[in-house]
Amino acid sequence: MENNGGEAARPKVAVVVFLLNGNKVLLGRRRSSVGRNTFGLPGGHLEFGESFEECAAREVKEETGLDLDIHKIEYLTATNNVHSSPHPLHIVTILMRAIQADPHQNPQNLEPEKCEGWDWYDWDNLPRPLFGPLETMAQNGFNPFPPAPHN
Ligand SMILES: Nc1ncnc2c1ncn2[C@H]1C[C@H](O)[C@@H](COP(=O)(O)OP(=O)(O)OP(=O)(O)O)O1
Ligand SMILES: [Mg+2]
Repeated sequence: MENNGGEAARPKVAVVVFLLNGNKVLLGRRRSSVGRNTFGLPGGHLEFGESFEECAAREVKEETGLDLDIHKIEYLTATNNVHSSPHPLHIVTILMRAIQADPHQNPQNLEPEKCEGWDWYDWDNLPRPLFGPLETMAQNGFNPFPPAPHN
């Protein structure tokens, strides 16, 4: 595969966040070309020199206005996805978890060109269609919530 500049295309790195609030997770319907109209997580591309946690906090702040405690953002897993439409894209996605610090702080739709709006959804009653790679994870039984503590 080639980029327009004639150089070989390379994979990109994205960081997305399962932001949890009780038994709910924050999702928004995408307006971006990749996965348009599907429900996806807040997040975006890793910038040069950033840690996963820094990228997660920055993207959540830019897209929703919510402040995450950088020390409480955890790595969960990674996926490797090759999309052919709307254009060739190979993306390695790092999936992080954060717990909503102030349950009364509401997400704002700060990048309305990229998203229709943010809302909290029950993991057991997710909105559809989900962004493809997220649907695959859900169907495989992935659950972003921390295990219940043993007594
Ligand atoms: N569950 C998911 N929800 C949303 N995006 C996901 C998910 N899994 C993987 N991604 C990928 C698809 C996107 O190509 C990639 C980057 O996120 P996206 O929201 O499209 O970028 P962005 O426009 O916010 O980033 P930037 O502003 O850094 O370019 O993350
Ligand atoms: Mg984004």
